Amino acid sequence: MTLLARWRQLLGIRAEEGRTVGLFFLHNFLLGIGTILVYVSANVILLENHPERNLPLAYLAAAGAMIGAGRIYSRYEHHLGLQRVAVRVLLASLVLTGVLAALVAWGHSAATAVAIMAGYRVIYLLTNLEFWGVSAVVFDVRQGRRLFSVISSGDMPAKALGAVLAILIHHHSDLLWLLLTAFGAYLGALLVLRATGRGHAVEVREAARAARQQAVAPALQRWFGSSRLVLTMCLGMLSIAAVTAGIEYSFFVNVKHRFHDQATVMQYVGSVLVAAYLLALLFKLLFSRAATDQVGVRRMLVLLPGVLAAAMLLAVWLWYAQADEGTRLLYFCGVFVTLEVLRRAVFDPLFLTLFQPLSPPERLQAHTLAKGVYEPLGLGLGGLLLLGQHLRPGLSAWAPFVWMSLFVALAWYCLYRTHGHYLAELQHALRRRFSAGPDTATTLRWAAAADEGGSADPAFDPTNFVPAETSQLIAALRDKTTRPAATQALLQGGPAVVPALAETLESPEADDALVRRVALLCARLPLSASHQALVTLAWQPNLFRREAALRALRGYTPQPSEAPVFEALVQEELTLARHLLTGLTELAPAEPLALSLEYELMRVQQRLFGLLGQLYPPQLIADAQRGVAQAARERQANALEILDNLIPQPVYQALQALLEVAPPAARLRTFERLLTYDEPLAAIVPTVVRRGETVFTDWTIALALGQWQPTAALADAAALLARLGSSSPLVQEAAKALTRRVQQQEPALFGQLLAHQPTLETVLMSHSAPESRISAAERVALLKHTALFAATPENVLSSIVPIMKEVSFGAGEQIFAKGDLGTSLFIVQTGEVGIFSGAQQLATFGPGDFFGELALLDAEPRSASAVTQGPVLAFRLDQDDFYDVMEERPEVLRNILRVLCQRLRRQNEKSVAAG
Ligand SMILES: Nc1ncnc2c1ncn2[C@@H]1O[C@@H]2COP(=O)(O)O[C@H]2[C@H]1O
Repeated sequence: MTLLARWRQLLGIRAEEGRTVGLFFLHNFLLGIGTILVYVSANVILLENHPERNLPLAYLAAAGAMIGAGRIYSRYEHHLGLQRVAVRVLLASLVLTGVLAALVAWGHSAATAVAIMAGYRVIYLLTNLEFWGVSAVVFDVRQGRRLFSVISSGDMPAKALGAVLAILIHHHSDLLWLLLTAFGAYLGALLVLRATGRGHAVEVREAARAARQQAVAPALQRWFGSSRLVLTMCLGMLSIAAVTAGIEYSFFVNVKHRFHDQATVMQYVGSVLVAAYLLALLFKLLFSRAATDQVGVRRMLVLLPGVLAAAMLLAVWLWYAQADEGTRLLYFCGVFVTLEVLRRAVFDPLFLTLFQPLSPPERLQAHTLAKGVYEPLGLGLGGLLLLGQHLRPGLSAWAPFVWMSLFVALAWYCLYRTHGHYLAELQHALRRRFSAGPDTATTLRWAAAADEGGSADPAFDPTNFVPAETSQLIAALRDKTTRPAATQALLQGGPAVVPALAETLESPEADDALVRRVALLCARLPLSASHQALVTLAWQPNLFRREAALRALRGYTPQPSEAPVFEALVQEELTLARHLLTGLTELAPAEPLALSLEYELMRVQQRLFGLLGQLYPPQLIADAQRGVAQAARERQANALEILDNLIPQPVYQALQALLEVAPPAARLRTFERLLTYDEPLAAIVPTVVRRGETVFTDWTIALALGQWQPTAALADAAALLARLGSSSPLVQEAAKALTRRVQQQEPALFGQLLAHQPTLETVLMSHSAPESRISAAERVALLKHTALFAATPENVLSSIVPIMKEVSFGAGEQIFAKGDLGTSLFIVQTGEVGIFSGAQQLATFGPGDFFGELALLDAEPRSASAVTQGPVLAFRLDQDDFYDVMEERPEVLRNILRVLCQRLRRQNEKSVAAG
């Protein structure tokens, strides 16, 4: 690993982000140099001009000027677009610095000092808004959390440098030089901004969102917008700004009292600032990110008010103990440094992250509101109260601590509330505009099925329900003609049918499809017994059954008493994930088995979400699950952020490793940190073959069988026999091929296997007659090559194999005629089929093409005739089966639509060309 890569890893920067982060760091560094030099110049003049009175005045003037500048900024931000506003802000900073330089050259009166201080604050505000505005649209919430502390540390070395200059410079002629250097720094920042603009779209895109469920009261929306997050953050920042003014003032005034000589004052203040900025830099770079990850956003938010509250209590004690001047100065110095470090290293990056879930325009508005209105307002309030104190000289130096304590309490309350609002915003950002939620969808499907009931089969009259028929009713769920009536009858049975349903769920004989149906039925009977039956189902070692249980459990509220069951299952899933990842590291990335194991990992991930939905608020988990599946980076990031705030860190890290697009070895490292094993893990191929259909999909098992080298062990013979007897044609086929290979190439081994399992040979022979010309594996390959299923993984396609009906036609044979009734779709395996409307040939379809989809979709008569052009081998898919597939795999319907559009366009082009 190169030094640069190591450094990047330490700071949590990904390789592709390196350049952008570098540019932002440099930009902030230059801005930092500029602002600190202006700040030093302002302080030099202010501290020699009666700071006790002028500092509060400067705060008040600065607050007014900042609010004005903030308003102008937000107007332009709205009309000009971010990139142009950013450029203008830097140009304005250049002009303002020029004006300040003129003021310094002109004289050093108190008014000049106040004006310079206000000017500094305005420059600081504008550059801040510009910098964070640009970063807030370039980075998403997750990147923000990782990188904001790094990019924002750019101004820390700059500030430390400025503070060193403050120690060295006491002459006014030097101040002009400082301001000229600041001018140069702003110019540099402008150039860096242009470079950033070339690499990124620095613009704000409007994203449509539904109205908030919990918005700010209408009367307050004018002042804070509709988000409660913005409201509490703004008030929190106002309070902290007021306290900061109080502490900065107390610190400066105490220094001034202690050292009367101007040079010593500047040296002292300068040294404290250097220490504060260097500490903040170190803290930001090394601990900020780790602290947010470990401690969590909730606790980080109250850290600053918490520390300030402790400082207030210490002040009470010092006042009570009548501390001397030296101790007091030490105290103010300590509080000042701590506050600066915490504000810059913890609060500022966090503040930015918290606004990331807002839509981009709202985010910028909120930002301008917080920094350009409420923070200056806090400063102004602080200034006012300090001025009041100055006008009543009898008051103790500790007097400001009374109102500061009140502001600390307000900040605590607001920031404490902020975390809840932050989660609500994340959820709001993830919510679909017209989301009906998964449970409603399931319920609707079932309701539709139940509505169809009654007429399908007179044998099951739901009004005439007798409990003794329960087992028959359950059996009737298998057949699609009797299913609707049986469903309705079972639902009407209520508690009386639950024991029989539970028994079916536990029965090893019931097939997976029946278990799925019964599980969904249980979900529609909201009784504790049916809930219990589903929890027991989730606990079964068959993972397909667990998936069915978790899907059915989605509608139930998590029960604390069941948490240990689901927690144990989470651990089990993580163990399987680790095993799969270990297996993946042994395979080439594009190898079919590797791709298949990735699919198994995806199943683990989905089950984990299902389990988490039983442990934490189900709606939040469901939103997060939808969000992580989204292509949009911003939504994904919001979803991860929700999870990070909701679930325990180890589970979160494991889930993130599963979701990441990184080499298996990198993902495995996370799991190795989280889970430890006493024994080495078995190789993946034998594991897949041994655990078989209860854990893995048919496709994975068939691929593993293709690579497996059985040993003479009893377990291997049993596994082989079990796979030969599989109900899946694909697995059976692969097991047979393997057994034959062993029989022919390794007769000794075959003999040993036979000794363990004497029935092996009979099972092998019993399936020897080929039932169809095309093997299950070839069928999967055919499906994969059709436009319809190109995006569907083989693991899913293998479950379509059993519903594919092989059909063959002679040359010139009509498959169906225009106007026929029929609801099947055909996929050509070999040969060609012509589509005719009368004598006109509309199209010709060859291997991999499909036709007949129109009647399948709308159940109207065939729109054209299909006639073979030579011998044809094809597969027929019937409507009911195909609808099941479409329901589970949305991409199949999307692909049908895509192909239909292509056909329509081609037809239009032909019509235009013809006439
Ligand atoms: N213009 C066309 N271009 C391509 N295929 C067509 C066209 N018209 C009809 N078909 C196919 O022919 C099939 C006839 O039966 P369906 O109406 O079920 O579905 C139809 C389509 O699959």
